[in-house]
Amino acid sequence: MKFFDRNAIAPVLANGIKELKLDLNEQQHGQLLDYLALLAKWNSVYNLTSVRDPMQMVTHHALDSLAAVSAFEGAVRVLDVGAGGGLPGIVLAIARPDMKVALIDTVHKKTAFLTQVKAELGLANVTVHTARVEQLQVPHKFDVITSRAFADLSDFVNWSGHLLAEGGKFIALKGTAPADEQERLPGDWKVSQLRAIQVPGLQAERHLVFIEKNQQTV
Ligand SMILES: C[S@@+](CC[C@H](N)C(=O)[O-])C[C@H]1O[C@@H](n2cnc3c(N)ncnc32)[C@H](O)[C@@H]1O
Repeated sequence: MKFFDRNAIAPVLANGIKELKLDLNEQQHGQLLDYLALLAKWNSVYNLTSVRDPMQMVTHHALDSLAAVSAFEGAVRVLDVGAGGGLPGIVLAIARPDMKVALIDTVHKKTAFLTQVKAELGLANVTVHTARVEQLQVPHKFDVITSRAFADLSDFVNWSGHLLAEGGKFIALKGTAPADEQERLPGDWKVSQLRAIQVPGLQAERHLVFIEKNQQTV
């Protein structure tokens, strides 16, 4: 599909949401469609994602991020590191309006897009930062720091560990979770859970890697 056809995309998105057993209302369905429409529109000029087909954006981006929502149960403050075009951060913010979601990326054209999405969709729970995560300082730390397609697990933890609240965790969304990446984690961190997830419309399994403080070293 070359252009964003809302009538064709809406039922595919709705079926995926049903398959994931997520309870999203009409407004949230509309916001997800509005987001995908903006992503498809801006992508033609700003090159925000290599996925060009709007229908593929439903599975590879929206449903892929929605499949992770249940992992954020109980989180109040979440940071999406290297958010790019807003994945998973914008999708999480739409699905969980009770959660405060901060998104950070170094590239200004990407954060300009995210700021536009926040304004057009009225996402009061979203904040956007243009910076390297290593340099970010915030008054309140995060319960969960997440990323998708961002970096090696050890770099992810080393660069953003200063932003995690006491007792918080990292959740990395990955295609695979290579053992060598897990082994390279700094000694005071461990993979506390590796969860395989199935995304509607995608053949390959995806993984959620949960990383928490290694209690033995505290
Ligand atoms: C491969 S993209 C992934 C984007 C998005 N998470 C997704 O899944 O589509 C990685 C993003 O990380 C950003 N990035 C790289 N190093 C960063 C850093 N040190 N701090 C913040 N963002 C960074 C890049 O600008 C890029 O947008």
